[in-house]
Amino acid sequence: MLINIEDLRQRARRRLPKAVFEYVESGAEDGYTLNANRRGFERYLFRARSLVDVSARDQSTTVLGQKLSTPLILGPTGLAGLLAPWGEVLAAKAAASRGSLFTLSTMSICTIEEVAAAAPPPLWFQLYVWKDRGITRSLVERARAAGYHALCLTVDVPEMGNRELDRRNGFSVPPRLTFTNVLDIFRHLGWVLRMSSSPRATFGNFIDTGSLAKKDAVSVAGFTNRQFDPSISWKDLEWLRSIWPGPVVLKGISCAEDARLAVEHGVEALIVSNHGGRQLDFLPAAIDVLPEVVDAVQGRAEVILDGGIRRGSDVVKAIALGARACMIGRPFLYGLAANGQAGVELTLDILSKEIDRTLALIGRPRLSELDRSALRMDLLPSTTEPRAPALRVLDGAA
Ligand SMILES: Cc1cc2nc3c(=O)[nH]c(=O)nc-3n(C[C@H](O)[C@H](O)[C@H](O)COP(=O)(O)O)c2cc1C
Ligand SMILES: CC(C)CC(=O)C(=O)O
Repeated sequence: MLINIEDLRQRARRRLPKAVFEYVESGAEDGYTLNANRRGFERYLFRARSLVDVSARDQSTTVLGQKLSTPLILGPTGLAGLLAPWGEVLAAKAAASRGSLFTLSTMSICTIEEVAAAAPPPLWFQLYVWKDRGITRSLVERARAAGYHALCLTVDVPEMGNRELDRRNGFSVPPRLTFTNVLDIFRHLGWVLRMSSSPRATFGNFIDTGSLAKKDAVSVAGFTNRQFDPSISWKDLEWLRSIWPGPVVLKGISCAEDARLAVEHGVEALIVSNHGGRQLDFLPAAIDVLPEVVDAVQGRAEVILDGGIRRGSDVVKAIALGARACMIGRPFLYGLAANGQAGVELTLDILSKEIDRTLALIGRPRLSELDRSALRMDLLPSTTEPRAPALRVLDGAA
């Protein structure tokens, strides 16, 4: 039975080859931040009010002026098209069907144009800045021409995080059959058959740019470290503005100083995120950074929380702490691997039903009624201990 996000995770785990599942699941190094993202939500308990009329509930909101039926955004996830053929297209359609919003990663299997042609708006495009600024400019121009609403610049990957499981698995793009994975691949022939209808098994946006070797498989870290520009800094925002007329969102803000700089540079929204624990290990839980960022921003930009959402109650807590909406990564990837578009729709349905129920049970029927008084933070110790290294998370221990 698929009734919560963990059920979808287990289904995804069974359906995917080990290396693909572990690419999705793992975090950087010791998995402190990966675990903290989940454990962080445990620090915030509810203050529920009783005898409130909660018969009419409403979790709709707006993000950058666009109406969403639920405060959930599908975050950018590279290589989602390895989990299901046309994965990014399916996820974008699922988001539209549930009144959510899809963000296409620069590093997707499906291209900017394929997703825009198949899925109704609103869509955001996530940008990694290439050393070759000609390629970067062309990505931005393609997103603009295809009608994407916002540009989401990810700022926490000057260098790929140290994902040891990907290294041990020899995870490559396109995936390769090797001596060590051959048995596992044969155990997942269903995936092999499904993927045979995929448009390709590599980064769709780069097949014609010359940056992707035509026949060789590349490691994700090797390829991105060669191509991403580690010199990008605040002054590049001006350049981006000159080629992108729409709203700019910064993804990967993890302290008040950067939040203030983002506002001073006029960004319309920022995403408190540690990249789902995949980049710098020993960053705090995203939810623990949120109050500091919300206080620094003082309403001058919209603040979105990303990382560790697995329950609707997590979303309610984030909104009570000042987030406008939440981004999810792995939860919708589990749904995608479990059952394609319907699986992503189920992810959104599960979370939005949980949000709805939580709003009823705490006596705050509308998102606009949430503030910090809906939470208690005084009943638990103020630190989150790492409960287990990244591998234990994979074994379902956390
Ligand atoms: C498989 C995978 C691929 C990702 N690829 C990208 C990416 O291309 N660009 C990006 O900005 N973030 C990427 N992220 C990070 C997500 O956008 C998001 O920050 C993170 O997954 C949130 O944590 P959660 O998985 O606990 O929801 C990726 C995450 C995963 C799990
Ligand atoms: C393909 C990767 C560069 C996508 C990414 O950002 C990630 O795996 O976290």
